[in-house]
Amino acid sequence: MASRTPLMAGNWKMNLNHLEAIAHVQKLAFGLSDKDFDEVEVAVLPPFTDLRSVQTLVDGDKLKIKYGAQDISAQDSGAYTGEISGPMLAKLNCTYAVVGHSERRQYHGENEDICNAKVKAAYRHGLTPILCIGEPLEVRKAGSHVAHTLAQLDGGLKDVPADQAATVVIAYEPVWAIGTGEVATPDDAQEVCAAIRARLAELYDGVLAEGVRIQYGGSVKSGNVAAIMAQPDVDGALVGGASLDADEFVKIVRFRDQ
Ligand SMILES: O=C(CO)COP(=O)(O)O
Repeated sequence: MASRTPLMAGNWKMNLNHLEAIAHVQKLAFGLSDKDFDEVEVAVLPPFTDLRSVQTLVDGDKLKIKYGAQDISAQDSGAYTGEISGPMLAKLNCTYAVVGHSERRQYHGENEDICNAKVKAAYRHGLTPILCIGEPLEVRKAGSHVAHTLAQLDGGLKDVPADQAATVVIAYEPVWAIGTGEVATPDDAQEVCAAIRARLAELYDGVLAEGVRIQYGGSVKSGNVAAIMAQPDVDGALVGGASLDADEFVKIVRFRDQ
């Protein structure tokens, strides 16, 4: 099996202004050691308005924390009021761009075509997409969660060539587990993450699939992260609420100690 470096990413959502962002990243930098970064990749995903401040801090102090945006425009420039483009994010040295978070699918009408265009926009500008997929509660109750999630995977990666898809990060986030305190069981997470990896092998090939990191997201905390990370096809966590507490996020990064 390929060895995949776990990716622990904090999705701050619409929290922390740029001053709070600076304080928060400083706390993370203080709490994390070189050893942590040898074993785990750590990223923060702040609001757009924080990215310049985070960049300045990371560059100035040569921090090993990576950062990225919570969304990216499908367009590269032009009359798209309110949008933020891939070139803008690349200029800020972002590593990641989240695509298709369930909150954007739910509140901003993002469908498979939009997510697919955003994945391609990220790759056009050297950003790594974190493609979020996962089923709502009614789909889980109907037992169609795997099919639903794989359809989102297919849609997001449509016509994305293998050399790009090899670097994608997939975040399996069951909508019913986001912000609810109701975490999927480790077996639930493993079932869908394994199915995602199997589909990647079908869409591309087995070697590519073994190399792709698949995160779980949904009410991850220091108290449940170890059991989730123990699953063979879970390679990290996309953490919302718990990432806003620096001490808690450091503990999540140190999942092996929990
Ligand atoms: O949506 C999430 C991360 O993208 C998960 O959020 P919570 O960790 O707050 O449930």
